[in-house]
Amino acid sequence: MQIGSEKASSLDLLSVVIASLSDGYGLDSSTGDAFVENRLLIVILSIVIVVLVGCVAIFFVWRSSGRKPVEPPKPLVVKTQMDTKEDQGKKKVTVFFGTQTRTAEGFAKALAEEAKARYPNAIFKVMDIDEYATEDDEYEYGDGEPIDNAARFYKWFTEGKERGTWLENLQFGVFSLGNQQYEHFNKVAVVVDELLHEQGAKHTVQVGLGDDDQGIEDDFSAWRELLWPELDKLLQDENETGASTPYIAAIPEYRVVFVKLE
Ligand SMILES: Cc1cc2nc3c(=O)[nH]c(=O)nc-3n(C[C@H](O)[C@H](O)[C@H](O)COP(=O)(O)O)c2cc1C
Repeated sequence: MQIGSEKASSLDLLSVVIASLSDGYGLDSSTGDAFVENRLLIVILSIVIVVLVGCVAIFFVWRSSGRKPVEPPKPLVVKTQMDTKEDQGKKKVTVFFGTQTRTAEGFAKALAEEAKARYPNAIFKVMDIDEYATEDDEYEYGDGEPIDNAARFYKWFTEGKERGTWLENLQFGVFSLGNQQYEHFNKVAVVVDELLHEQGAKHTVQVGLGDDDQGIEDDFSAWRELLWPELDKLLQDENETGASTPYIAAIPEYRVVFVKLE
């Protein structure tokens, strides 16, 4: 048996993790009608957590409201699914991630797993941010720019100034995976975080700026400690007390390889 060590590469550019809670798990217009039809039947609470490599982590929370949700602009399309009977009335969380070398994906999954244990009555989903866009354009990944799988979301989101404050019912938090060796440290996530706020969304937790040059796992842990008390307010049932959940490493440090001896 050989024991080796493996650490996820930290050299990639952009990761986005967004977690959202909504009946359609998204914001696209194709699900708009269903969303409106169901809004009276369910509690609309959405949380988006975005991890942008080189920048930020963000989360959004849709608040219950009597107002009709603003129909989001095209061409954003989210692969969606309708609520099952059991899901109706439950709060739903989707964690979106963007990544080049999968660090952000690991963070997103670890976050979702821990959240599931803390909030058993909510529904969690992890999603690649690229599934949020449908355009086929290709984008360059360079210093201060988003990675490929977040570029379409970033372009769509940053070019949508005409939307106004359409995210009023959303609360959000962002954690970014960056590296201070780069001139534009965590830039993409900072921009997204600001734009979310500009477009009406409200911070549930401050943006987290992870630094791959120091200890990004520690940065993520510290950000999560800020996140949980806020999520407790949103997701915990009144009769629930704070859950103590086991620590789940976002980056696997070791792997075991079995070697067949000749
Ligand atoms: C080509 C390249 C460009 C990068 N550009 C930036 C940048 O502009 N700002 C920043 O803070 N980090 C930058 N980074 C660092 C990554 O964001 C960081 O390593 C991150 O942890 C990678 O996450 P991932 O494994 O999920 O892709 C860059 C990394 C690479 C390889």
